[in-house]
Amino acid sequence: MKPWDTFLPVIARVTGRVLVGSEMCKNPEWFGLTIANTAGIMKSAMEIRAKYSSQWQWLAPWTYAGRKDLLNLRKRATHLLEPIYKDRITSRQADNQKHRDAVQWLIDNADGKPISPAQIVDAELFLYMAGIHSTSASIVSIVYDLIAHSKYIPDLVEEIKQVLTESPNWSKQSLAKLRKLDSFMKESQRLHPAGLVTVQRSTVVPYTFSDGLTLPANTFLSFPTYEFTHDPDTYPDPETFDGLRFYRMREDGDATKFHFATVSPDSTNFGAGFHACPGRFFVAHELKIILTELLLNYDLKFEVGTERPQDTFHDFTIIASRTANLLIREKHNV
Ligand code: HEM
Repeated sequence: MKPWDTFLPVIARVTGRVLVGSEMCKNPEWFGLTIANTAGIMKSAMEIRAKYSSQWQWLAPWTYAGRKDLLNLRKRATHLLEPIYKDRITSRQADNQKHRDAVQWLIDNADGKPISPAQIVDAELFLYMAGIHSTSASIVSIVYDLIAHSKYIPDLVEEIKQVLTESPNWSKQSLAKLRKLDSFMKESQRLHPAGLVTVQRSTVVPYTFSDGLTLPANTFLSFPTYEFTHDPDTYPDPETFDGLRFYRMREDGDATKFHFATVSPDSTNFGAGFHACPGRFFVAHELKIILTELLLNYDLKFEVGTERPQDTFHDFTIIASRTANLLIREKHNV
């Protein structure tokens, strides 16, 4: 299988379970549109930057050749979501019977003001854009690392079986007990993150840091996350993949820190401060659920004669290989 082609639709569906509910998330046209929307936005942004100099970019909404594609996509997505929206507005369920998905949260949080299906679709597509390619890139890298460092697999499977024996259905509490898997995921993200920098900000007024450094207004800045996560003072032997690095840090130090979803000055792959990724706790659960299925039920390896594919770099973005081929087979006698 090609992992990117396999995991992107899986992640779109699993993420959609929380964003649009159990029926709509499985609709192939819907989740196809959510994937195409992100791809279309990236393509349009690149083409507009290439074709228009910065002082003429304001013309793009009227003259850019691809301007209708995304509008048509949003119209179609609104058409698909409308029946769910109408049902939610008319059924007025009691709080304990309400659907637990973002469509419902958007309706409920509109503070009594009318919110249209098109506005819900815009908010949904934004969340899909923030969530599905980033999560797919993470799982692809983690799977490459599981195969490249397969010595960890027996320990991870043992941990999963142990937790499932105590509580056979996954819950937030039982997923939190998968500490070795959490550590493995974080180590994979440390060495194969989505970008070299995060926390991209700009100053609107002059700002002075606690050490006296002052930035004038209109300064763009970002954190060198890749450097933070390769600092040997924080992460000894930083170039070596150590799947249980964060597990030991939690055992030996503070058990409440060093989780996959933790953000700290040494761990900024999910950003920092007020705007740190709000989806990171969800991602931790989502990845664990998918990875436990994979680890318990499938054997994976690289195609004969190949090894862990290298990441490629584009500006500040790091891209896990989308062309590598993996061999997968169902496990027997689990
Ligand atoms: C492994 C997957 C993901 C990675 C690596 C990731 C990473 C990030 C990063 C680096 C930021 C910028 C933080 C900052 O500037 O301080 C961010 C912001 C954001 N992320 Fe994620 N993200 C992931 C998944 C998700 C998911 C699944 C969702 C929602 C479904 C989501 C929703 C958002 C939103 C809404 C923001 C903007 C927050 C704000 O500006 O206040 N992300 N993410």
